[in-house]
Amino acid sequence: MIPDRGLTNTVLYLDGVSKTFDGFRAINNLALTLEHGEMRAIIGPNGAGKTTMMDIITGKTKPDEGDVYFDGTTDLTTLDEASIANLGIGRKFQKPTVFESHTVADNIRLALKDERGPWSALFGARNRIAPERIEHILEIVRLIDHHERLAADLSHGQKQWLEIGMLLAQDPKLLLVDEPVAGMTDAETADTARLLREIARDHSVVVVEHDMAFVRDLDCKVTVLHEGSVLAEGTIDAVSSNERVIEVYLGR
Ligand SMILES: Nc1ncnc2c1ncn2[C@@H]1O[C@H](COP(=O)(O)OP(=O)(O)OP(=O)(O)O)[C@@H](O)[C@H]1O
Repeated sequence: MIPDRGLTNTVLYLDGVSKTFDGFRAINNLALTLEHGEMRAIIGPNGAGKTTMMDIITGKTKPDEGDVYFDGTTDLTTLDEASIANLGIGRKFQKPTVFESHTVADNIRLALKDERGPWSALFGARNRIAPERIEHILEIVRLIDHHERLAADLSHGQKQWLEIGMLLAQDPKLLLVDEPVAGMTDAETADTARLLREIARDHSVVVVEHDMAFVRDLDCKVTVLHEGSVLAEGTIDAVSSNERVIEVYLGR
């Protein structure tokens, strides 16, 4: 069913979404709406359903029931993973997967969407991709001073940023970012919050994260998942003083 509410401004719309694995309800009547240009942090204890929710959005997992719409009217439940990625939904998994034996700049170059059609590769046009575009992305992800280094030589945090840059190269409308600061130093974590805030100026972003100081730094609306549903939603101050949220976190 096409949602009939005023959804023209939503980049993501989930309603009544459920998914059961072997009798266990990982996602339970989940509702979530993300506006164009919004950044949202998703938190919740282990097993709350965060990864499954991302899997449903990207088409890796099909929900048993419920509505999942992208950009107002595109029904994601009918599409496969590749089609969903082509719509402009980019996902970054927790573990960085960069091309270690290539330079930082080449990693971005390889990820850039070739907008000139299949013939350009044949005639070597890929090598002439605007260097400003690569530089711009490297500036956003704070790697401009490292562009000729091998990706293998970057720190763990820098590899995460490079992968975020590779996502940006695909020019996605919506970025899904899974636990980006796990294993980062405090300085890298603070820089990652700045970098994502910058990216959120012209992209919609969903960040799943456990690190509360980082989530506070993201300075965006927070959704707390618990047992596959939304337990609370609001500012980090509002959700962290919410009695039910405190119970769920302290009860574990
Ligand atoms: N393919 C699957 N088969 C069976 N159970 C699954 C599957 N995927 C997820 N689950 C179960 O669904 C529940 C939700 O898992 P999910 O990974 O979505 O939670 P999460 O909030 O991402 O947790 P974490 O913070 O630990 O990553 C868990 O109890 C998990 O064991």
